[in-house]
Amino acid sequence: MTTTKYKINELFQTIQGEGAFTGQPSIFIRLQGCPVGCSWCDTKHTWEIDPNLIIPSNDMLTKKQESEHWSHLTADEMANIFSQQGYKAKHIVITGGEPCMVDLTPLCDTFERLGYSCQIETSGTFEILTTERCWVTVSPKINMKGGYAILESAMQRANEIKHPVATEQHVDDLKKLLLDHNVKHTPIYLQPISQKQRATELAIQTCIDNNWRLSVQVHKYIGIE
Ligand SMILES: C[S@@+](CC[C@H](N)C(=O)[O-])C[C@H]1O[C@@H](n2cnc3c(N)ncnc32)[C@H](O)[C@@H]1O
Ligand SMILES: Nc1nc2[nH]cc(C(=O)O)c2c(=O)[nH]1
Ligand code: SF4
Ligand SMILES: [Mg+2]
Repeated sequence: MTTTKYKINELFQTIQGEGAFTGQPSIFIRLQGCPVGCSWCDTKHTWEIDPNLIIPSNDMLTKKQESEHWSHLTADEMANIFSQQGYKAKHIVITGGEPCMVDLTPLCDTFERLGYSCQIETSGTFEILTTERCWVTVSPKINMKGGYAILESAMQRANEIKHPVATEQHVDDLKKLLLDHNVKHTPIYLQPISQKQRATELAIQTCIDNNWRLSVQVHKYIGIE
């Protein structure tokens, strides 16, 4: 049992729509707070941590629309919510916001002891503190306005690298990053930004040219969370 409390924006069960685990029934834990500031971010409602927008843990269950409200929850409280809700998925995706602003070890450790597998979605701009078994998806944010650098330790810990792309510059940035950090064997996914047609065409061609993989945010095409 751990008493660590996490700032939670959303808890929901769905199908993982991105990267290596695409198609996997998953419970999402979305943390509040991110300072990185990607202009095309699809979860801007998680950026600010406004103490005036804190809500009771019970209200998490009835929160159906995206909002900036958040709740303070321990891993055990989350596990109780999942069983109350009758969630069946055995894979947990911890995302945000930027989840690695805090130590995720107690959270992942609790869920792994309960028989779940865990995955983190992170920008690689903060030290990744988690269990050894946890799957880490690093989605490096290069030259973002926040000026956050991608950590060498994050590049080495990544089980997969999932890079959002819309322009040739994004592809060039990724190639330089992989060279700078001597990344050779980690699976690389390109994810078209905001389902734009040109971004998708660029991602397809670049994947073919480099033997990388395509990640198309399946959930957005089939209209699930
Ligand atoms: C919202 S972020 C949260 C986790 C973490 N802050 C990160 O950036 O990895 C989750 C994933 O969505 C991707 N993403 C965010 N906005 C997107 C967009 N408009 N189009 C494609 N991917 C996007 C991110 O790159 C990341 O892989
Ligand atoms: N279905 C689904 N898959 C996802 N994979 C990564 C997501 C995220 O927002 O981090 C996400 C999400 O929001 N929904
Ligand atoms: S790092 Fe992630 S959550 Fe933060 S702004 Fe970028 S995409 Fe959004
Ligand atoms: Mg999302």
